[in-house]
Amino acid sequence: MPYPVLPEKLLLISLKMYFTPERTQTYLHELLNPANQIITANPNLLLALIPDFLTIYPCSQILQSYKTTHNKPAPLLLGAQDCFWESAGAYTGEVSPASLHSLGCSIVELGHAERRAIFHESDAETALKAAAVCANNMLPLVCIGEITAPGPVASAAVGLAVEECAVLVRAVLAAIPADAPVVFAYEPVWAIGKPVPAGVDHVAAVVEGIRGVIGARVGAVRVLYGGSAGPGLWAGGLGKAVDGMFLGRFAHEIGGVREVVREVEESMA
Ligand SMILES: O=C(CO)COP(=O)(O)O
Repeated sequence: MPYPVLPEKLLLISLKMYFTPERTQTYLHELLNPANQIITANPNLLLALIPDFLTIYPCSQILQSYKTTHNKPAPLLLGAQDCFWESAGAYTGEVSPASLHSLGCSIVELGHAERRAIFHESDAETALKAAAVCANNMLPLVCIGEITAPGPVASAAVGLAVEECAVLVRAVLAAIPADAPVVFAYEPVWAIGKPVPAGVDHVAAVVEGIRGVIGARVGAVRVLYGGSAGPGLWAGGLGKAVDGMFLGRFAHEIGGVREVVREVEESMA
């Protein structure tokens, strides 16, 4: 089975553990409602919703019913916030990548800063999970980002950030097949859950460094930005530096998502 094809631009939304199952389902209906002008006809821009595990099944049902009604798949990928590196067995509490794929997930987030900080997930574990995600024909969405906020010397901060991100980038690229597509979400840990995102200049310089670490490879790569991303950021310069955004709290209101989609579409026109 072929890997999912990566569009030019990606807008991903993780609901973390913020919503009830009811709210997540209402939210997905709102994303899909044409009146909300979020689903675009632009084949080069793709959205993905990453709900909590419990809501993946009802979300997949909603997407299935969209497909039946419209006679075509919904232009929105379904993702998971994590998975285990084995597909089946005695792994109490873990979630199988094969099961996620069977429920219609095509993207799996791995190594998020919160999982690393709270659950002590390591680079080696994230790399194993990335390999399992590829083996199940899904896209690994690997979160990278430095822990400490930049100091006074911008160039030094960029160098340190790239060095910190490079460890996981290299581990993941060594673990997945050369032709497997992969998405890296650059999320500076110090910029997650804050009122404002990281500065565009810092993000642009670090992302350029990360692209240098990735180098040339057969499989497609996209580098996104996440960390308090929301309306105004893309049009404010970030759009020139990255292939998309990974949205958290500022996507909770549908109006915010619509605004971000509009900014990305305008930049592609
Ligand atoms: O961690 C994030 C996305 O995975 C970003 O979350 P916030 O946008 O809420 O800071």
